Amino acid sequence: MPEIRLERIAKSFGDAPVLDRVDLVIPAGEFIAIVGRSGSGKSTLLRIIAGLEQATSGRLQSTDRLAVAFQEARLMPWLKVSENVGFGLPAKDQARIVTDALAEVGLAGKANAWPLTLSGGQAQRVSLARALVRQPEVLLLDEPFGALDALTKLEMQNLVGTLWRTHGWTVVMVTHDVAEAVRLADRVIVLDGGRISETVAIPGRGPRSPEDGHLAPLEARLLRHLGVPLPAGDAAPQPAHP
Ligand SMILES: Nc1ncnc2c1ncn2[C@@H]1O[C@H](COP(=O)(O)OP(=O)(O)OP(=O)(O)O)[C@@H](O)[C@H]1O
Repeated sequence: MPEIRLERIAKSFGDAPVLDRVDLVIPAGEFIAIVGRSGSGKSTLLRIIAGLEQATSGRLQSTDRLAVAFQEARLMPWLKVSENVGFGLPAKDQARIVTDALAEVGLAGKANAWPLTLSGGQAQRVSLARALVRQPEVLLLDEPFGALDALTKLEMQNLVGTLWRTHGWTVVMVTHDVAEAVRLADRVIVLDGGRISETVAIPGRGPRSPEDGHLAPLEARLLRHLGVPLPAGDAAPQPAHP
């Protein structure tokens, strides 16, 4: 499986520079999260990796075998769930592949449902099943769980983390949510001013438990890099009373 390699990738829209000579190597199998303030160019970078956008200059090495999932599941409402997942697949084995994929994302009972009857979380599960059947090497996620409630979001993070481990994909995920980034990624990069301003390696492998005590300081470090003022709080533990 090839790595993804970006060398001095720059992108402008008209006169407005968005990315300024971004260098990034993503080894095969790595889960990388991209965070940054709104408008910092996260989606643009992901779209360049996906081949949906052309860099103004620089060199990109990527793969054709990639799947993309967005914040909205982008299902075709006139097709049933199974037809959305199987769309474009060769007829041979299609039914079995779709059934397996729906089972893997926890939607075994929804093959005949219409997209408009699904919850937001279920629609995102279909979106992941659609990626799954294409057997990608690379999965690109653009704020995939941004519109979900907190509990559904945790379930979906566990699902993505489990799928990543099972299938050995390379995953690149754009997110606003630093807690999500540190729960899932091997490495979190911060985009600022069109460049990678910080890279934070997260020890261990995702999906990590919210109970993992190592995560909070990493989240705080990322928030600081994003320029979010943090309250002083009771950072130091209080001495126990005798
Ligand atoms: N097709 C386009 N034409 C013109 N400008 C664009 C286009 N796409 C993005 N931009 C501009 O590029 C900048 C970066 O946008 P991008 O969507 O990559 O940022 P982002 O970090 O993903 O933002 P957000 O977190 O708000 O989604 C923004 O100023 C945006 O307005």
